[in-house]
Amino acid sequence: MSLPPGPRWPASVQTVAFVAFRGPFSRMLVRRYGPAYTIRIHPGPRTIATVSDPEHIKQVFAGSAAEFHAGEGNQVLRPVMGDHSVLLTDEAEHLRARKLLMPAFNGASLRGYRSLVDALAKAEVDRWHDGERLVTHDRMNALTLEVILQVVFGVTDEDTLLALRPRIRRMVEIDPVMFVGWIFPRLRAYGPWKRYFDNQRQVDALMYAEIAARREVPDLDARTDVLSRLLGARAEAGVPALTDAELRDQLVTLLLAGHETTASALSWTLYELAANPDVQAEALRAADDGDEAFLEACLKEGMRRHPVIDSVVRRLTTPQRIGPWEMPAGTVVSPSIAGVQASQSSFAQPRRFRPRRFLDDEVAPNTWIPFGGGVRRCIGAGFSLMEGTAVLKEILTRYRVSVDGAEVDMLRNITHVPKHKAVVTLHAR
Ligand code: HEM
Repeated sequence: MSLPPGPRWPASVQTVAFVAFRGPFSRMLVRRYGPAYTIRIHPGPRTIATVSDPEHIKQVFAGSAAEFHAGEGNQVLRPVMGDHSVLLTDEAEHLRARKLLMPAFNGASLRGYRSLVDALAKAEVDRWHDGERLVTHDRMNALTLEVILQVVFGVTDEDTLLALRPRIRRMVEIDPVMFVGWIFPRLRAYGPWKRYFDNQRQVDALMYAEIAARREVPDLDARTDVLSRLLGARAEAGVPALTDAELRDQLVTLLLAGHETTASALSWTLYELAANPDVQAEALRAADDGDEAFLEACLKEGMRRHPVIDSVVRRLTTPQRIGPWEMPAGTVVSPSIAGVQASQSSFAQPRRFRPRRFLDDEVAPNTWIPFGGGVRRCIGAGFSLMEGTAVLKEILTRYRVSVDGAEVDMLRNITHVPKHKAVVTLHAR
């Protein structure tokens, strides 16, 4: 058995470095050991082998769902997303959840959501004005939360939305201190951890009330939101319908997975357009001409330059040969999104913001992987690209943007966000 090289420090020291100083720790590991390295972190301790070579990433994504467990690797999300979450389950349970969820995110469904996204984007941009310093990340967070709430729940009474909005926002506000409470359950009886999990219980109560109310509506089959679709999904091809507890876990998963991620991708993209006036000029023309392929390429390049999620994980249930290594069962192998997307061998001039690379067929397989890959690839990938393109189009047909200060990447809970909220100045067109 063999693994990529890594530090020999005690697992407790590596855990602190990983939780509290993830960015600098990862950069130090790449400098010292190269693009593939191994660390050991608690609980467990688990052995995590990071890989960044497209060939090694391909091997991981092509691996069988029974031998490469993503759900087991994502366990840190369990206290919030729940035991049944599609992100946390494996094999038969995962397959069933995924089968039931997928129709809500296929091409036809996405086209159905577009007018809702357009209307919400317009309502948001209607509130902006010429010369405004736009705190992009705050505005994108508000917009993407509204979009995902309405896509997931559909038309529901305003009181439910009013109660859910601040509580869902609270759920995704997780700093490193809060994260420790996810890992060590005993802390949840105290202080900020208790308040966090009290808030979560309130979200759960609202969800169960909404599920119960929706079961009773007479026009369930005519509704196109995710909750109604899931309730309406009859046991087909031996796939039993979801219970209330399963529904709660999938809904929370979608709300959390689909909100901050898209907001961060959009914020970075708008910031990069502001910082690259030549590319912005092309994007403004594309918005005017309805050239959505270029706007989508901008979003893809934004996600490449600034990956929202820096890596994905698979826990090996059997020994696996990956690249030159014979990894033992139990190893968590982690394709590095940040690593491969910043690599010179994958992308010419990787630090440049150049959306055209996505239109000129320059992007090789397994090098652009912001949504992960294989049987666990993000369910909402198409949705977030559709949403992001619609939002960019609404903004750029009405405003040009210029930068308002420097911006850097920061890890906030599980997602990477622009540290200074990607502030830009708006100029009416
Ligand atoms: C820019 C936006 C987004 C990014 C960067 C992103 C990224 C990711 C990544 C990296 C994974 C893990 C994939 C893997 O393990 O190979 C994932 C999984 C997932 N995402 Fe997203 N995501 C985004 C938006 C969304 C949206 C809008 C939704 C739903 C509305 C969503 C729902 C999910 C779900 C349910 C999974 C679990 C899939 C499974 O395990 O089978 N995501 N996402």
